[in-house]
Amino acid sequence: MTRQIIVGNWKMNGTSRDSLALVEALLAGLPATGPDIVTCPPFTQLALLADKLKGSPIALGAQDCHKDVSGAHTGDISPAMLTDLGVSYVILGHSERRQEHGELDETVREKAVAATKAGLTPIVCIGETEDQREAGEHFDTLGWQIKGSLPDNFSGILAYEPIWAIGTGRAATEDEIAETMKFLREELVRQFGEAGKTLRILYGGSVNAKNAASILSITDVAGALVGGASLNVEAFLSIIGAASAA
Ligand SMILES: O=C[C@H](O)COP(=O)(O)O
Repeated sequence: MTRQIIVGNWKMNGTSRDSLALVEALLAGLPATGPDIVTCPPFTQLALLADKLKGSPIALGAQDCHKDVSGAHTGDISPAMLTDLGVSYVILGHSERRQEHGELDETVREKAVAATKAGLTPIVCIGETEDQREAGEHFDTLGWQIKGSLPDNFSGILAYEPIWAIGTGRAATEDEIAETMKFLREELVRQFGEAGKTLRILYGGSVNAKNAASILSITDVAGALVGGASLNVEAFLSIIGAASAA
C-alpha cells in the first residue's frame, strides 16, 4: 500500500482559539512517520494556521474556492488568494455545497480547473443519496458526477462520500466501499486511460477512530476525508495512526 492521505474537514466550526489549540495538540501527538495530513479550517482561520503550520507535516487546505482569479464576486475567495496564504489543497463539490448552494457538476469542474491552474490540489467530492442507493442508481449517479465534475487531465484527488454516511455515524460497510471503489477505478480508467489507474480516491462519511483501520485497508482507498472526528484530537490522531505511512 502506498502512503495514504488523511484530510480533516472542519466545516463551519471553531474559533481562532479552538483552531490553534487543535493544531497544537495535533502537532504534539503526531507519530514520527505517518501519512500525508491535511487540515481544512474555515477561511477565516487559514492565515493564522498557515503561520502555525509552516514547516510542519500538516498541510493546509480550504473548503471551497471560486472559479475565477478575481473580480466582482462578493463573498467569494479565489484560488490565487489561497495559494497566496500557503494553502495547498482545496475541497470542491462537497455535498453540503452542492445541496446548500446548488453547486452543479459543471461549476465543480470549472473550480477544479482554476484551482489546479493556481497550484492547488483539488479534492473533488462525489456521492449518492440514500434514495439513489436504495433504488440501485448509485453507480449511475457516481458515473455522471465523475464525467461532469472532473476536468480533462484531472490530476487531483477524488473523494467518495455517500451522502447518507456523512455525519450520521453510519459509515458505508466495507463491502459497499470495496464495491464502489472498484467501480470508481474502472470509471477513472475509462475516462482518463492510463492516468486513471493512479488517481487517488478517498473515502469519507463517518470515519472514526474505530472504523478507520478497516476502511483504510480496503483496496484502492488512498485515505480518508474526515469531518466530525477531525475536530477531536484523539480521534483524528487514531485515524492518522491507522493510515499507511509507506
Ligand atoms: O468532509 C467530510 C465529510 O463530509 C465527512 O463528514 P463526517 O466524517 O462528519 O461524516
